[in-house]
Amino acid sequence: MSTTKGLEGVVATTSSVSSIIDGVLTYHGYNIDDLAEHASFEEVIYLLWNHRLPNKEELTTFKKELSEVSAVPKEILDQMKSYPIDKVHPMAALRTAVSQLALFDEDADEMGEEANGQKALKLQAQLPTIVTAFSRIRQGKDPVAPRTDLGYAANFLYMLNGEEPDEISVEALDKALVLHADHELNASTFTARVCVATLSDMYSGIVAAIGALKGPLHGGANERVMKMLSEIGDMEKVEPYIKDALSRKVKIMGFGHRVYKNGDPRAKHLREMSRQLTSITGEPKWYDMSVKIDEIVTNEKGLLPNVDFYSASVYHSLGIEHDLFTPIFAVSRVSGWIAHILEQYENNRLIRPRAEYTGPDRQAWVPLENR
Ligand SMILES: CC(=O)SCCNC(=O)CCNC(=O)[C@H](O)C(C)(C)COP(=O)(O)OP(=O)(O)OC[C@H]1O[C@@H](n2cnc3c(N)ncnc32)[C@H](O)[C@@H]1OP(=O)(O)O
Ligand SMILES: O=C([O-])CC(=O)C(=O)O
Repeated sequence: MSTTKGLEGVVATTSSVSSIIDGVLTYHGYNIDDLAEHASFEEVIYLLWNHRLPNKEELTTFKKELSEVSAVPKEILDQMKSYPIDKVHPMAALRTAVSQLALFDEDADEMGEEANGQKALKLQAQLPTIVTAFSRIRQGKDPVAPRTDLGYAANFLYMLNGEEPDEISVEALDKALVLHADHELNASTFTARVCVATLSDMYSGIVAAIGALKGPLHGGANERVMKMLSEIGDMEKVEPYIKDALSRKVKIMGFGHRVYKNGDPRAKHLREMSRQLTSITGEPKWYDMSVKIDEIVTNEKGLLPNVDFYSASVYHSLGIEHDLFTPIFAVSRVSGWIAHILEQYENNRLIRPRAEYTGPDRQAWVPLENR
């Protein structure tokens, strides 16, 4: 048996949801650059789930269907108030609350197309309600109920802040959601597929995926990028901080990628958004420092920024608390997880690879009293 550490380069499944070929990312054949420029997040969700773009009428219906199921059972919101609120990371809260959603869905284990379609809608619509409710509850505020007349991104910001967001913020968040929606067989998507390949339910797959996304080598990197930027504090300190970290072999969050070796095509969009938004907020230093870090890490290590790097200063500029960055990633990526889960169900086989055994051989049994 031969092994590949971290399954690098191993093709573990076929998929028509998204592709990374020669460094170009597409969602069902549509280039991410076109989608970032033209598509709304709801259009992208529809594309990922239905393998085609919606027409006007289909998009209107889809938005309505999403908004109709966006409220979260009151019991779950009440239980959130009993979480040890000042110690709990919002990703842990999200993981727990999504697991609880299954308890309040009598069709949680129903596997038919109709039932899975309903679960997909509920999960997509309710993750933002959970994330924003948790943020408000820990500030001692009441959760804000979703509005049916607002789009997905606008509703997120509305539920977060309790007031209608401005157009620039809505457009920026919408584009960030488009850019994060799917990414072939990344760690959290693979986790979701492994989970549901046992014919477990969609909620279980999403809970497993949230757990995988939370890690700092995956979605958790965006929060840590902002932590690094805050620690550095200003331009003069960038060079000594980064060079010292590199000399100690500390990983710089938001750089490097398992698949992209010539750059992540999503990063340039987020970089430009960071430039624009930090200038609007009057805090261009976050962009300037990010660019400087980018230059140093690229020159010193040949590593390029991934999707998590510039998204940090983008979300910061939108006034979002730093530990909500990864939950926002989940709010977007749940669309991709669901698309992959549905695809896995359609052509399922249990995912069960092998391990090359490296432990001791032929050990003689030693009775307890002799150990
Ligand atoms: C949405 C996403 O998940 S995007 C990724 C988000 N994660 C991050 O930004 C965390 C920082 N980056 C990393 O840890 C890695 O680049 C990963 C996890 C993304 C990819 O990991 P792998 O493909 O396993 O690369 P690996 O960790 O083996 O790195 C290869 C070499 O580059 C170095 N390296 C990789 N990333 C970085 C980094 N960000 N900073 C410094 N050095 C790095 C490694 O230390 C290693 O060096 P070595 O050969 O001297 O030991
Ligand atoms: O694909 C990966 O390994 C990580 C990534 O960029 C993503 O999930 O968006």
